[in-house]
Amino acid sequence: MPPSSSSASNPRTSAPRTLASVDDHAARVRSLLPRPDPADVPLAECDGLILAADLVAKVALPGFDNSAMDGYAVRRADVESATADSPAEIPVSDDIPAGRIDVPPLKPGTAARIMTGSPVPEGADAIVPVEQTDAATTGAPPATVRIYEAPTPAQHVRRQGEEASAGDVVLPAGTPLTPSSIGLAAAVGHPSLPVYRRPRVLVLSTGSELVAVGGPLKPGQIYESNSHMLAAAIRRVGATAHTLTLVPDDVDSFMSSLKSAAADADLIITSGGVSAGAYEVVKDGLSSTGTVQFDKVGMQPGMPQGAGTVFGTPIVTLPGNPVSVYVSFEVFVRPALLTYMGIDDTERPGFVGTWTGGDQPSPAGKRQFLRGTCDVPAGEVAPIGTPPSHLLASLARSNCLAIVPEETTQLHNGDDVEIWLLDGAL
Ligand SMILES: Nc1nc2c(c(=O)[nH]1)N[C@H]1C(S)=C(S)[C@@H](COP(=O)(O)OP(=O)(O)OC[C@H]3O[C@@H](n4cnc5c(N)ncnc54)[C@H](O)[C@@H]3O)O[C@H]1N2
Ligand code: MOO
Repeated sequence: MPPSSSSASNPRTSAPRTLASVDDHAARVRSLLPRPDPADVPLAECDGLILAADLVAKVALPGFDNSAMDGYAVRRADVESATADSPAEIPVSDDIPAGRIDVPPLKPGTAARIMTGSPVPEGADAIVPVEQTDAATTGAPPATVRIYEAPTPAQHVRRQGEEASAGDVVLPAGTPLTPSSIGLAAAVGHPSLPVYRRPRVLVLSTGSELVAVGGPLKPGQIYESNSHMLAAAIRRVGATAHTLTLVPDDVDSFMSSLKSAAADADLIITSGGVSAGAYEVVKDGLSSTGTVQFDKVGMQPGMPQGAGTVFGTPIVTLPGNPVSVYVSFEVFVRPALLTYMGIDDTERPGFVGTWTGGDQPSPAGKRQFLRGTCDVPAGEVAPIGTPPSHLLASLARSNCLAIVPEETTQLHNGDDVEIWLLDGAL
């Protein structure tokens, strides 16, 4: 049921005074995961990570003058009169494949056959592409070559240091590493890079009603889905995810699962078992440690939350309802993981859009995260489904979250509303 619009006088939708603020809980979660010192990581594992120090070229780019074309290296003065009607014919004195390391200077009055990427011999000042000669493109080099067009100065010569000299900064600290920047790092001599490494996140789903997807379902059982959703969300951020699912609603087995897995995780996320029922395994198990704080947070969905440490490892306990899990991850966990990984701007791309979903109530004192579809060019947003937090199909069809502030109790068509664009929205 959506909350009533007359929230101020309705005890079911009035916020208890004990609600923690979304921002305070977000700050608590963030403080659990301080950014670690950078680590040196092999290039193969760097994609998506943040460069932690300026990338300084160990070698120039290009490293030496080299040819941009398969053809003939010449001294321009030897062939300056060449035309199609009156070609210049000169002896071929050398053959320079790529990788040759003993290239002698070009003898005056001769040409050297040269391949793309081969060192330009000293004395040569232009490359004539093979298409502007009478030579075949394959086989042994000819004794002489006819050149049909006079080259321009430095034609098809890629100059040493054209892009960078050794010692130059080629990428600043803070650059997100991409395939092309990883290629650049290799080209300038770095087999590994200083980065903020990926946090290892353990996802622990609890609930005796949960069955591994694909297995037979008995009455009262459902397929476990939160660990799949969370692991995908964690990997999208760039962290690594390990899942431990189907932990039964049994405090001892929950705590022993935590104990054996905690040392290998930088963060543990649990789903379920934190509200007000009789079998709240996460809350029951962790309350006695005294190191995890449980709160009702002023938000919908995602009200029951916990954060702290267990067996020395940070832990964030998310509510079990699928939409609550997702929204909680977005609001609390994603920014903390991104911060850990060296990213300062952790906000989702977004903007203030125009609400087109008609009258929409929102609970007083709670920040509401509505699932919606956003027409980005028009800047308009409409809801998908209704607010309750079990509506996973609506969530899966949405491309944005619309955020209704704590003090707003009604949205109307035309109202401004903050939008976070989710993956795939653009
Ligand atoms: N008396 C009260 N009842 C509830 C309150 C409250 O304040 N007082 N809060 C409600 C809110 S809000 C939420 S959110 C939920 C959170 O409950 P839990 O975190 O204890 O989660 P569970 O009870 O274990 O599960 C809730 C719901 O989600 C399903 N679930 C759980 N885990 C998974 C999973 N891994 N995959 C798929 N689905 C899962 C579970 O079957 C339940 O339907 O509490 C309200 N109640
Ligand atoms: O806060 Mo719960 O997450 O609304 O369903």
